[in-house]
Amino acid sequence: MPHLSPVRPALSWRELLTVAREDYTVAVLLLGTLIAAVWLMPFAIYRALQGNWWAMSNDVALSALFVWAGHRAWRTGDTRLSGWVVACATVGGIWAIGWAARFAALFWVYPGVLMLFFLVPPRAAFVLAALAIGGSAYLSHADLGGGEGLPFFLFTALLTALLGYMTSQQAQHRIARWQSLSLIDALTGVANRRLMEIELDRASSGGGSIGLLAVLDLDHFKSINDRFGHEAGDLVLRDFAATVQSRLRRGDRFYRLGGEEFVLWLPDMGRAQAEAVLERLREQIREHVRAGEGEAVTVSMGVAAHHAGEHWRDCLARADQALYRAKSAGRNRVEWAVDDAIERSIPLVERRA
Ligand SMILES: Nc1nc2c(ncn2[C@@H]2O[C@H](COP(=O)(O)OP(=O)(O)OP(=O)(O)O)[C@@H](O)[C@H]2O)c(=O)[nH]1
Repeated sequence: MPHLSPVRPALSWRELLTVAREDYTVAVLLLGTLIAAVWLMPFAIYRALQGNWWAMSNDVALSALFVWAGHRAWRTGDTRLSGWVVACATVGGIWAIGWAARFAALFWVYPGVLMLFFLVPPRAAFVLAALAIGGSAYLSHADLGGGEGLPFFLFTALLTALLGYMTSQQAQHRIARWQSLSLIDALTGVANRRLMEIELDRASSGGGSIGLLAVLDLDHFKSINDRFGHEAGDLVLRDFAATVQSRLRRGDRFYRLGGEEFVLWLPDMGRAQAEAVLERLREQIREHVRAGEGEAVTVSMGVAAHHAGEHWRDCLARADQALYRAKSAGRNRVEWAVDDAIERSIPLVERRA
């Protein structure tokens, strides 16, 4: 199930509806808010007028949780916590229905069980559904219409849960497949330009510095293709990508922009450390990546530190200019963006503070 990033500004109503069309967790959280507004809250008032304070408190508590979760998802874009809160509240609501032992209210079990599969991962949803159904059946078995009612209720509710499980499992599978087809480079297995744009847009939306961006470009790659063939060139690209990826820290990101051009994003590395890391990486590529009959492959890099408030594309353009200088200066080297070179001795973390 896709979850929105926890770091992005609140959406307008129009944007929220567009996201809800693409992300079913958002859609169900909005639906939960709507149910709270048009059904649960009016019922809470009705219960209060009847003097049924327990049912009123239950409806008010459920409404408050649904509205809080919907509002939080809208404000922060994080649907994970909201999804879990609404799923647990739904299980509690289904138990409360069983406890209140009102036969007609048991019809709520079916949409409640289905909702769980839109809110949390399929297996967790199935466990929650089984707990909800078991609990409400146990609490209300005396009101389920004698010997037939209980097995009928259990069977139909569990069948609903099974259908929910099958549907969400397949949806997840398709989403994962679609994401890997559209966001991962098929040749090298690293993230592609589109994923880079999504991640850098998201990271820079807060306005602060996102760290360092390095553009990596293999040297004389055309000549590798020309002399050893396109397939040998492909193999070099794969080896190069694997070599870089195996040396990244957690949190570092590596993307293929296209051709033999890649981008490395180092979000939290001090400048001095980055210099040492990139130099070592350049050296390791020369030592480990081979073309044709053992010819060493080299890489040139241009690096720029992202400044708070700067668009990441401008930072990438500065890194690209630095790469151009690295190529002009003979290749197989790391060059820093001109304005960064002045500040190179100051650790990035210090400048951010
Ligand atoms: N094998 C292979 N080659 C590719 C792929 N994508 C782009 N290329 C080739 O990469 C080559 C890039 O050549 P240039 O842009 O001239 O760069 P270069 O030869 O590395 O020269 P410098 O960057 O200046 O060192 C072109 O010949 C493209 O056809 C790919 O997926 N596989």
